[in-house]
Amino acid sequence: MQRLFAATSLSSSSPFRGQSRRARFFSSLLFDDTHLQFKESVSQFASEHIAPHAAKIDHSNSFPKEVNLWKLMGDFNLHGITAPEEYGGLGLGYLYHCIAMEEISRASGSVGLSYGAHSNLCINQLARNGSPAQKQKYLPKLISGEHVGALAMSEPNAGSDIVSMKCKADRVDGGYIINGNKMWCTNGPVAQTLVLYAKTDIAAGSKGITAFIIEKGMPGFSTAQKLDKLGMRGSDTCELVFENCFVPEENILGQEGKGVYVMMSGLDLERLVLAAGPLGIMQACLDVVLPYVRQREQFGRPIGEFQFIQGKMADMYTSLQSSRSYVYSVATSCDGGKIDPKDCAGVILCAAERATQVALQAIQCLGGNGYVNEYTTGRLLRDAKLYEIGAGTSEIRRIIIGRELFKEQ
Ligand SMILES: CC(C)(COP(=O)(O)OP(=O)(O)OC[C@H]1O[C@@H](n2cnc3c(N)ncnc32)[C@H](O)[C@@H]1OP(=O)(O)O)[C@@H](O)C(=O)NCCC(=O)NCCSC(=O)C1=CCCCC1
Repeated sequence: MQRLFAATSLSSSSPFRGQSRRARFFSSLLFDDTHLQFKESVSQFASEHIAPHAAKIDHSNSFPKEVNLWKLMGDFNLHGITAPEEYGGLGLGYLYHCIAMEEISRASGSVGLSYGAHSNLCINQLARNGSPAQKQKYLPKLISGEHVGALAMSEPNAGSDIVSMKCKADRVDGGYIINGNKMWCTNGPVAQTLVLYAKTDIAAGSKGITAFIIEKGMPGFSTAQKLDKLGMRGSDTCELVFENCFVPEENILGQEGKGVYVMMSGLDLERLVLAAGPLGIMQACLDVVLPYVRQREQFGRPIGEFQFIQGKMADMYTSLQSSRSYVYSVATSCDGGKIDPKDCAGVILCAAERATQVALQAIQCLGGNGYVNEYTTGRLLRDAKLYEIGAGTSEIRRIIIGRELFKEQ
């Protein structure tokens, strides 16, 4: 299989010929040829290997059994886009990671979300905060797709108020004993490697949080029943249970008591990359609507000739393009070292709310057909809604933005 290029083989002046209509649609933004080439490669991969399974993933609420999508994506170099090359990554930036996230989510929102949890919430956190020994031990298998990664952060009673988490890590000889429950864990049922946040000192509040690396099979760690979600079906979500689970001290990620910084800074970049998910969903809406309105006739004309439909098409397009501009400009700033929590919250707030509206407009353009499951618009709406809740609700994102604006002079 063709693989994505590594950082060392990139040339900003590489000519990009045979640019497809898909790429041209995207190139009205300020991307160079290398970005477009990368996007085109991921787009082709996703059309060939992910999109054909998307409806079945939704209907069956599971990833296909006949093909290992994790391994396929790993073989194509999609998992470690920002991870160093020495661990099997591509050594590229968040802009590339967002491009990949958009294209995968365009093919299937569910695969996009699971991919985001694996590559962004687990691999990127390990790559940024792990010791060389931890990176050597965990990253190659995660990047190849042999292992699946997840984030264990939210709890039944600590979602938006994440600092109030109760999962406890008590110091013992050679490590820690973990007790508590984690909730809403994307990839939880299938993950071999998880980034966990727990309190090593409950009384210390945020300064008592420590990050750990958990492995499937550690005695005392188990997963509870898979959740039956409205959308993002097939992207497995479950509760995690820790009952006297021993974790060796070499599995601390960062330093004891400093986990809140790992967590909060991780959330910034998590929100950025996940914001590309709703971009893919908006593009998928246009992918359905545009051919439909050209072909569907009423009153003797294609419905796309009617101004009410053209108005919806224009609103969908401008929602997508304005969200894209915001996401990719913030990704460029982050790659340049300027990570602003307000804009990381802003991009996902903007893209997620627009994606839900765009999916509703797509259903309206298709009329009765938009309301039946034979067409993808219902799935796109159900998938889009997740992004107004996961990775911080819209309300929390507004709080972060408002708080930061208030602080700024
Ligand atoms: C921001 C927030 C709403 C409120 O924070 P508080 O006021 O409690 O905490 P506060 O006093 O702001 O801060 C604590 C320490 O932390 C530092 N810090 C803050 N931001 C940052 C930052 N950006 N970078 C570094 N450090 C930071 C802060 O300075 C403080 O340290 P200090 O005590 O002063 O030494 C926070 O609770 C939050 O964000 N919730 C949403 C969680 C949430 O988003 N889950 C989502 C889980 S994942 C998920 O849902 C998924 C869904 C779909 C699939 C993928 C995953």
